[in-house]
Amino acid sequence: MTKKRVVIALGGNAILQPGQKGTFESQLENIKITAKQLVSLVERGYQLLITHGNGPQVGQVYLQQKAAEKEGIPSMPLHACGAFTQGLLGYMIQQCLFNEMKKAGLKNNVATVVTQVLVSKDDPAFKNPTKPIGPFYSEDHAKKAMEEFGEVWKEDSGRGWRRVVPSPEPQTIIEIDAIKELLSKGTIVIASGGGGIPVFLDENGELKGIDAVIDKDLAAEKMAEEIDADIFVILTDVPYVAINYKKPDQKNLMNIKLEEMKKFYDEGHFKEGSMGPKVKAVLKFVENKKRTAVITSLDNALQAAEGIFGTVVSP
Ligand SMILES: Nc1ncnc2c1ncn2[C@@H]1O[C@H](COP(=O)(O)OP(=O)(O)O)[C@@H](O)[C@H]1O
Ligand SMILES: NC(=O)OP(=O)(O)O
Repeated sequence: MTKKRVVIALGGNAILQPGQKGTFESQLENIKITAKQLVSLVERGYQLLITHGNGPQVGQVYLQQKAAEKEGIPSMPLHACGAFTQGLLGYMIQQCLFNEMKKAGLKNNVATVVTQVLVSKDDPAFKNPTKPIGPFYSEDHAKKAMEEFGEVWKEDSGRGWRRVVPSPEPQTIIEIDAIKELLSKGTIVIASGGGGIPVFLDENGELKGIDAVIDKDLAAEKMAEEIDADIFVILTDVPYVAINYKKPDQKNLMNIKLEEMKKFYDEGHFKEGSMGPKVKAVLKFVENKKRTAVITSLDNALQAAEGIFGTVVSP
């Protein structure tokens, strides 16, 4: 029997939650809980392609670079910080999956692929930063950083102020053939973490890193189409997508058809840099593949993959 393929996108904010300090241990604790859920999916016979966000982590690594510069240690560019977070989070997810699979009596077969994602150097996103990264700060802190360093900061969904960076459209997953090959061998693959390391083709046709943070939900959608996923699941820190979010008439969306979700998207219910790209990714997958996609919280992975919990969008 062929296994059902599911692409799971784990939110960076769900791993490093607002209000948490972001220690290695606290992030590992959050991943452990998720790993249990992911292993229950493997036990049910699902084949997994996992990806993860890196918004909080890449911002944290970037700040660490800036701090190290004061000690005379050269700082790494933002795209290299993205690569750091792919390695770090891939390691943490792999380790937690290994431990949980062992407990469940399953053979360990997990690999992280360092993934580059092609973007256009001329993408308008480079002139209009929207992707929040790093910790949440007060408005005063944000205003100071904007004046002192010329950074762009925005308020993020009522949770505080964050620095925003360009988030160009993912065009091609460079390592997609390797990812497909691993999946065909039955490996659980972690790929395109943090949306992938942003790269562009220079005038000589060579790949080069470019400073940006790609939206992992949009990159995940690309992979879901490429590997012909049966279902696409985005796990974040809220159980449902809502319309009139944080207003007195907020309404959670449960089972919803593509056309109705499209209407809410066009009406502007979902914020840029947070829920907006998730809904955009889901709409694209459902439209192009005529299959279901789900957005829900990390603790509902199993029911989400079965299409019975969360905001379930169907053709
Ligand atoms: N319409 C909406 N419905 C639900 N959540 C929303 C909505 N608009 C914005 N959000 C915010 O989006 C957040 C999830 O996006 P984000 O923090 O980018 O997730 P992640 O890092 O998990 O990918 C939620 O915690 C919530 O605060
Ligand atoms: N790269 C990215 O989309 O990260 P988040 O999911 O943390 O926003």
